[in-house]
Amino acid sequence: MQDAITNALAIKVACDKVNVHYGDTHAIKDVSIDIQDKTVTAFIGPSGCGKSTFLRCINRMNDTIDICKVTGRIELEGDDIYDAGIDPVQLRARVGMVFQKPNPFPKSIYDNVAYGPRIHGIAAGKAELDEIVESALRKAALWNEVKDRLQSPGTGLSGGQQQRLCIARAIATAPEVLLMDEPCSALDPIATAQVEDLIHELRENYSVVIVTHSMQQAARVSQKTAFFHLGFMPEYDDTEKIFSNPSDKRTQDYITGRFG
Ligand SMILES: Nc1ncnc2c1ncn2[C@@H]1O[C@H](COP(=O)(O)OP(=O)(O)OP(=O)(O)O)[C@@H](O)[C@H]1O
Repeated sequence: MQDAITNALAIKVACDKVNVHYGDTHAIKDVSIDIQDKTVTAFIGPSGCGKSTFLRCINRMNDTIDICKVTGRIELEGDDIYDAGIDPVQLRARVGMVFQKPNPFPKSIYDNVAYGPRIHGIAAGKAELDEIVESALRKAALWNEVKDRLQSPGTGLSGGQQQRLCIARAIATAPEVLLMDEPCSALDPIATAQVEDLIHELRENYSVVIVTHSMQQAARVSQKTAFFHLGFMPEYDDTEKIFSNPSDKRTQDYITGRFG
């Protein structure tokens, strides 16, 4: 028991009774989940069950959708992220996001990564900004491939490189949480393996939450898995348990391919 307490990882994001409506569509129904620090958490479930919607609640990306209404409570390290005093732009520096399709800005590789640190005033000067850019590109396992062409357009890179550039851009502001919405769905198997390796490494410093349609990917990269179904979250447990001995029949049916 003592060991379990000592080894327990801190809760990074605490979500309590979250509900999301898009107009009349009730997309998330009473979802409560404690997301751990230094852990990769996978969100799985059939298409349209609310995985992306819930992910976007964690950095208030749904704020940009007029008809979307979020209720309940989401705390990042104890701070209520929907509090009126929280600036969503500042929040997104703490909770970074990587999208399904690589979306580098039409700027140089350097400027893509420097973008966040610049708008948040993170670097004191050019030398510090150079260091941040290099460090983020190294962490994203892209530095060696781009170090001699930092001024070339980010859009000129291959799909896999662009996605790693987007990961570098997301981690350049030193976020605490990294949200990834199907980050490998546009990538070939080699680029997918590179991004998965990277996710393993990122876990040392961040809480990573990944939406994936691939159960193999969830099993490979995550330690915790949340199963979503029709807006509910019937099960959340250790990934090993979810894939070997799920408690809920709906999870069992999904992982054995009976639906989804
Ligand atoms: N911008 C939006 N406007 C209106 N309804 C939306 C919007 N985004 C999602 N929805 C609805 O909310 C529900 C959940 O969608 P969401 O995209 O979160 O599911 P998902 O599990 O991520 O699906 P997929 O695996 O197909 O990406 C669906 O009924 C969807 O139609």
